[in-house]
Amino acid sequence: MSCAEAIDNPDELVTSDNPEHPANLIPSLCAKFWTLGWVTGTGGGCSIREDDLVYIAPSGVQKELMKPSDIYVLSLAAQEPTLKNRTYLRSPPCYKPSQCTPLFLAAFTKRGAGCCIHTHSHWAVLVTLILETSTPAGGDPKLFEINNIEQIKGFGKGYGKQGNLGYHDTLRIPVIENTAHEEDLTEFLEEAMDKYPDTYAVLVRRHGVYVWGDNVHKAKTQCESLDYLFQLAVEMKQLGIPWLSDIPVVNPKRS
Ligand SMILES: CSC[C@@H](O)[C@@H](O)C(=O)COP(=O)(O)O
Ligand SMILES: [Zn+2]
Repeated sequence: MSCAEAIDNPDELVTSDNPEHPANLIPSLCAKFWTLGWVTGTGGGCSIREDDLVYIAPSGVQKELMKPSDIYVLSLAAQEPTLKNRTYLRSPPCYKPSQCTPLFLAAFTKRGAGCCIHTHSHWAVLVTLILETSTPAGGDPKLFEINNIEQIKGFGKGYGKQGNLGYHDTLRIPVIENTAHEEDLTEFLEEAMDKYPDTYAVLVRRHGVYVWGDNVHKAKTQCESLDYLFQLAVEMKQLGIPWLSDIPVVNPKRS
């Protein structure tokens, strides 16, 4: 089915037997994320881009109970960048699109991402609170940094770069301040992307985190790795263990 045929019948854009179709995948992913505490109480969400088409959840709904027929679809090429009013190829009745839409679009347009996940994970929020309240002198409360932890290898090296970070690399995630309205975060998220072009995530103080990836698999596994690291970081802090450490690089010769 071509896009033009689907526009004659917009519901075709969200109708498929394929579980990997974005309109099926967003509800099934959000149901999994809900069990992790990432999208409870309507907060958080997920958006997927396939070529020019972007699939978006409605605003204010229980994200774990969404159906494919609840999903919005827009064409990236058809959006007017300077206008806040977006046009949709397909809109479900009785809803508004997610307030996270401009932030998801930033990941798609500025980083070519195929999927962007927003969580309200406690661990993400706690990391931003620890940075806010107890960053040591000389540290930066607007940057989460951790190294010498195996799970860091779950992240790509950066936009347009091949391969993943190594065990001894330092993972850096910028932190932006929360705003009263979600869409007002967009300019600060874009600023953080410009300042840290290799980052795949931006923390939002006292709110949560946005994580993206080239495709759904990468966005999901990077979000899982990050949540693991945030939880570890909170527990390390409780034990008085620093997030950054100097560990000698050991390269045992392979025989
Ligand atoms: C619990 S309300 C949370 C919202 O304000 C927002 O932060 C959020 O993550 C979800 O927005 P939504 O418009 O429902 O997709
Ligand atoms: Zn949110």
